[in-house]
Amino acid sequence: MNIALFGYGKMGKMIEQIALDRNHKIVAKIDVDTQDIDYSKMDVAIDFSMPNAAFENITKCFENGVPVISGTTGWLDKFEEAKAICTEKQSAFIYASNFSLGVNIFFELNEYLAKMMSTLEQYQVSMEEIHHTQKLDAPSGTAITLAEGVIKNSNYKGWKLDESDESEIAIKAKRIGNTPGTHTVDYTSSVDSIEIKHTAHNREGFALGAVIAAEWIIGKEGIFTMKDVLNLG
Ligand SMILES: NC(=O)C1=CN([C@@H]2O[C@H](COP(=O)(O)OP(=O)(O)OC[C@H]3O[C@@H](n4cnc5c(N)ncnc54)[C@H](O)[C@@H]3O)[C@@H](O)[C@H]2O)C=CC1
Ligand SMILES: O=C(O)C1=N[C@H](C(=O)O)C[C@H](O)C1
Repeated sequence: MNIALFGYGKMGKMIEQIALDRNHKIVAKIDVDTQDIDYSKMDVAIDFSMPNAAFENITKCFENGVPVISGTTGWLDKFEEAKAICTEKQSAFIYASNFSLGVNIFFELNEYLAKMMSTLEQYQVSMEEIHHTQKLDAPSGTAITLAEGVIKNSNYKGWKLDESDESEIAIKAKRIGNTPGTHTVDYTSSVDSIEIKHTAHNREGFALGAVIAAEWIIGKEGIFTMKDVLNLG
C-alpha cells in the first residue's frame, strides 16, 4: 500500500516505522513547508499534523480521490464540513481522537460504566488527561470523546475544562514532561470512588492503530470510525 504522511513530526515518524515494518511504502512526507504535492501515487493519506492544517490537508486529499485517516486533534469545528466534502467526492474517511486499540476498548468500557452509573445520583464524574508539554490543544481529543461517551449515556449536559457545576463534566488537563497520554475517568461519592484509567507507555499504539485503519479503508467509500475497523459493534 502506498501511504502519504501529512505531518512528519513525532507521530508521522512513528507511523513511518510501523508502516515500513508492515511492508507498506511511504510515497510522500508532507510537512509545513512542502510546496508541490503529487497525489497520483497515494493509495491513502494519514494526517497527524496540526489543528490549523488538518482541514485543508484532508479536504485536498478528498478532492484528489485519496482516502484519509485523520488523527490530528483540535480542528473539529470543521468536522461536519470535512465529512460533507468526503461524501460529495465519494471518498473515504476515518477520524479518531485516539487510534490506539487499548483506548478504543477503553471508550467502550467508559460508555458501559456511564450507563451503570447513570441512576446513581450520589456520584459525580470528572476526568483528567495528562500529556507532554508540546501538546497544542486542551482538553485532549481523547478526553472529549470520553466526555461525549458519558454524556450520551447519562444526564450530564456537557463538559468544561477545569471547574464545572454538577450538570457538567469537569476535565482537568495537565502537561508534564514527555507523557505520551494518560486518561482517567473518576466517579466519586462521599463514601468511595471508582476510577478507570488508560496509560499509553509510548506512541507505538497510536501509530499501529492508524496503519491498521489505513489498511482497512482501502477500496471503501464513506465515513467510518475505529468501531467499524475493530468490529466493536
Ligand atoms: N488520534 C491519535 O491517536 C493521536 C493524535 N495525535 C494528534 O496528532 C497531531 C500531531 O501530533 P504529533 O506528531 O505529536 O505533533 P508534532 O508537533 O510532533 O508533529 C506535527 C507536524 O505537523 C507539521 N505541520 C504543520 N503544519 C503542517 C501542514 N500544513 N501540513 C503538514 N504538516 C504540517 C509540523 O511541522 C510537525 O512536523 C496532534 O494534533 C495530536 O494531538 C497524537 C497522537 C495520537
Ligand atoms: O497530542 C498527543 O500527543 C495526543 N493526542 C491525542 C489526543 O488529543 O487525545 C491522542 C493521544 O492522547 C496523544
